[in-house]
Amino acid sequence: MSSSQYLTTELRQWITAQLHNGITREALYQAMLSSGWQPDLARQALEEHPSAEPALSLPVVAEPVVQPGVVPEPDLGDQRSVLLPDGHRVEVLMSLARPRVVVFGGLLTEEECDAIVAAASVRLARSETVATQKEGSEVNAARTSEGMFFERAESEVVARVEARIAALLNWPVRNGEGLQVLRYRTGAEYQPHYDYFDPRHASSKAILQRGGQRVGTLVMYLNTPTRGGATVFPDVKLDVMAQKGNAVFFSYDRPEPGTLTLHGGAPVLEGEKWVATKWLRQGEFV
Ligand SMILES: O=C(O)CCC(=O)C(=O)O
Ligand SMILES: [Fe+2]
Repeated sequence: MSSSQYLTTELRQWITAQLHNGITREALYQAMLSSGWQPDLARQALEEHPSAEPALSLPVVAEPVVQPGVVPEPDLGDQRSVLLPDGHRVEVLMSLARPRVVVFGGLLTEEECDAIVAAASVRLARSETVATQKEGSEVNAARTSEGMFFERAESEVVARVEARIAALLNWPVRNGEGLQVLRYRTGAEYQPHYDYFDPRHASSKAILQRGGQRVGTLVMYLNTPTRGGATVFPDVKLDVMAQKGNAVFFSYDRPEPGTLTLHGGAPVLEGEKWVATKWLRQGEFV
């Protein structure tokens, strides 16, 4: 760019669009410098754009800051039975210390459940599990559901639910994997397993590079199966019944059975079961 730089309307619109798309001011400033902007002018241009509007009209919830060794956790300290993470009413139905398990009522509305099922149903494929002998994933008889993953913030409803989960569990949206949706037909199940990645497995190394360990899981029930399909915790003989809109949360501060977070989806005995799972990583999931 020449030394006689000035701010045109087009340039102003470009800056507005970048900020609107979530580019940070610092990143934008660096990009402007590397494409030849004079530092003073770049700074002046950014100062003229004081507020970056979010791309989606979501409630503005501050992103939590994560400390090492800390796991996702709802604010239950003052014994409230109703939480309002993003203005939506979430009931606290049960809280267990070891393993750390919290059951929520009404985390999702009926409409949110139905919208997620409708969007997922056209994209289902047989579920796989992390391969134990090779890299990647494989079909496994212990997991007879069908599933799919949404991208983070893929749609308005997905983004709204992710913002609610982040505020509820005090964990940044960016540390969450994309929502996974599973459908279990009658007879299908997910045998007991841990959600953390076994550091001894060959495939874990690459997985752990994308945001570190999983430290928490939220399983949201998108329908109510007629019979069966509870989320079970065999170590403590706890069964959480699948009820549309409700959710079970559990956390694990280390990738070890001592966390007592062995859990599974019991066989569906009658009807179908649909869940959406949000896994939370230690760091930013990329
Ligand atoms: O279906 C369930 O109840 C459990 C699902 C689960 O364990 C998972 O998605 O990791
Ligand atoms: Fe699981």
